[in-house]
Amino acid sequence: MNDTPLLRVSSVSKSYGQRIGCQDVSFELWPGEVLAVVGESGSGKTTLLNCISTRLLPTSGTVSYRMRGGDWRELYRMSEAERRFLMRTDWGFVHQNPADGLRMTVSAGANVGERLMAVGDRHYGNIRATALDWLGRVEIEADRIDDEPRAFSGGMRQRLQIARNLVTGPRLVFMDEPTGGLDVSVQARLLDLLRGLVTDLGLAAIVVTHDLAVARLLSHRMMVMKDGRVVETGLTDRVLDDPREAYTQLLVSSILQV
Ligand SMILES: Nc1ncnc2c1ncn2[C@@H]1O[C@H](COP(=O)(O)OP(=O)(O)OP(=O)(O)O)[C@@H](O)[C@H]1O
Repeated sequence: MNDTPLLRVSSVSKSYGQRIGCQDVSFELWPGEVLAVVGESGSGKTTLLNCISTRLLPTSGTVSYRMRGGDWRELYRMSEAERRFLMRTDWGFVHQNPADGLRMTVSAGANVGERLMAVGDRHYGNIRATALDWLGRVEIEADRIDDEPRAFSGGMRQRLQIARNLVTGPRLVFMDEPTGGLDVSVQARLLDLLRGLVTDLGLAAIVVTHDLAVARLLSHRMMVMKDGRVVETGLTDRVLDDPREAYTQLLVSSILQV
């Protein structure tokens, strides 16, 4: 199975009236592969991520996904119910702001546990034990299980959001600036944790970031966007160490000078 892609994006474009969000983007994502989408503000990263994750209908192009059974489905030809089921069972979405991905007024344990219930787990003891295990994996103390995330620090909230997303064993996770908005030291720890989990679970992921250090640490492959288009794509180390396009060279050198 691993010699077949998981996701196929073909000529995806999205415009907002006259304004281009992203244009003619095509790529394949393989099982276990982490792809970083980088570029400066306004280059179309979020638009692309939203088009692929079915949050935003593309103006043109197709996105196909290989289901667990092995059959390929075009995402925008599925019914809304099928898409929602896929998002709940097979996908995760880690938002930059944890409040967008968590329920802030239910306990940490329930935030993780309700995802298990959504995929059919009904045994309270199992759900609690699994939630506890996942809190441990994201380095949240067991005695915080009944606390609400609004009582957590930003880093803890982000770790809880990650646990909530990964507990159901998704095959594909979308992440939008997963370490944005956190202190640098908190970012480093979170990145380390995320990298360990992604590797252990063999997850495929698409990570949007403007931070090349995040791309370097997390991704195998990188796609550089400018004005809605992909200007360069390749293995992350190659793109960062030996950028071919003038724009990527500028991006890499301007970051290094900071
Ligand atoms: N809802 C919208 N309506 C109109 N134009 C939009 C909308 N969302 C995005 N755009 C435009 O689409 C282009 C791409 O924006 P997008 O948010 O995808 O970029 P980005 O690379 O994710 O930027 P950032 O890193 O700042 O989030 C920009 O020109 C932006 O102004």
